[in-house]
Amino acid sequence: MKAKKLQIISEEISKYSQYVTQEDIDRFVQAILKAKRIFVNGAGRSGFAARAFSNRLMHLGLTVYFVGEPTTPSIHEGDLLVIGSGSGTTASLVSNAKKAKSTGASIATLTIDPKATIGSMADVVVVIPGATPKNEEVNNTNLSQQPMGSLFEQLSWLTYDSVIMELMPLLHQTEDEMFSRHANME
Ligand SMILES: O=C([C@H](O)CO)[C@H](O)[C@H](O)COP(=O)(O)O
Repeated sequence: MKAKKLQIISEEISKYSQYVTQEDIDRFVQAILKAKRIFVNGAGRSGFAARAFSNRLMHLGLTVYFVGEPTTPSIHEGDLLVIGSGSGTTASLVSNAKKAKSTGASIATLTIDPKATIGSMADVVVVIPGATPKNEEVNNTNLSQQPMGSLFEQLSWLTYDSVIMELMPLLHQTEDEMFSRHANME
């Protein structure tokens, strides 16, 4: 017998992934290629997906930092801040976006609501379908049977993975080269 709730989730992902546009992904890929260094930021579950993305960017040989780590330096002009935020309103992320903007760094965001604070400040917006109680504008409880921002958080993880697949040939990176950079102390 099929696991019914799991089936619901996989059908939602299959349906809503079609609304993520290649144009948004292409603009995001170009912003990454242009950046001197990449800073990745996200909170809670959106942050877990963003953290996984930062790991793959490191595998590609790019200079990448996850915001909040003690080894993360200051951001400057020429750098890119990537923010994953379903609501686009999470306070610490808004604050970091403002800081990045004030230094002349660029911002790319994955978000449900491009009109929310973070989306409005971003140079590149990848719109991800979803709903969240953290933002009344996109608190559409009919969209997904899953609680809170789960659909966004899952789709953002998969979108990040698709961006890595776009970047691999552009950076002439094979899986073997990427794996050679994988942590050897884990
Ligand atoms: O963990 C989260 C929460 O459980 C909602 O599903 C969110 O990812 C976290 O609160 C960050 O929120 P957003 O910035 O709106 O993605």
